[in-house]
Amino acid sequence: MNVLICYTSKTGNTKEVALLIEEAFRSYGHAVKTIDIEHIFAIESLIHEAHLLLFGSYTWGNGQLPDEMRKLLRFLIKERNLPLPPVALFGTGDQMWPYYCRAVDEMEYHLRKVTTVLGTLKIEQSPRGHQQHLPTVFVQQLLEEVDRFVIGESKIARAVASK
Ligand SMILES: Cc1cc2nc3c(=O)[nH]c(=O)nc-3n(C[C@H](O)[C@H](O)[C@H](O)COP(=O)(O)O)c2cc1C
Repeated sequence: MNVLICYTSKTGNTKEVALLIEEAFRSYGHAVKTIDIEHIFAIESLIHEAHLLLFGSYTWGNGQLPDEMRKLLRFLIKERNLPLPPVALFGTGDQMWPYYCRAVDEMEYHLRKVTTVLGTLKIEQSPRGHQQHLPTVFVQQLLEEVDRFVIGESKIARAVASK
């Protein structure tokens, strides 16, 4: 299965989660590309070959989805109207803020309108230390969801079946 992980990260926490997710998918034999969302046109072309798409974001302001993620989602969904494979969402945040990891909820809100959301993961700040296992558990759960996600001629069903 081809997995595409698109992330945005200001201070590195969300990038760390993205890399741990990448490592976990690789350990199960999947092909993974991880890309910073500043490369918006590269993402547009990579999406065509992706069977599973992940978006990762920090939360900013007072529960805000960062502008660059809002712009990417608008570009993919509204401007390009791309057919999206199933997605999963992850984010890092800080429980000190009233809207903890709200970017994950907002991405889910937008993406549920156009595709299936297979799972979400929220991590408090850095994934190092006692949270290090969470990305791997997330990937295991996603792979189970992917197995269940059988719809007719779905690309994902064929990719999993041919593994
Ligand atoms: C100005 C500012 C606003 C923030 N607002 C929120 C927020 O509303 N909700 C939240 O969960 N975290 C909030 N955070 C915490 C960040 O989302 C958190 O530190 C995150 O791990 C940063 O991710 P990054 O290292 O990938 O940039 C805020 C941090 C800063 C500096």
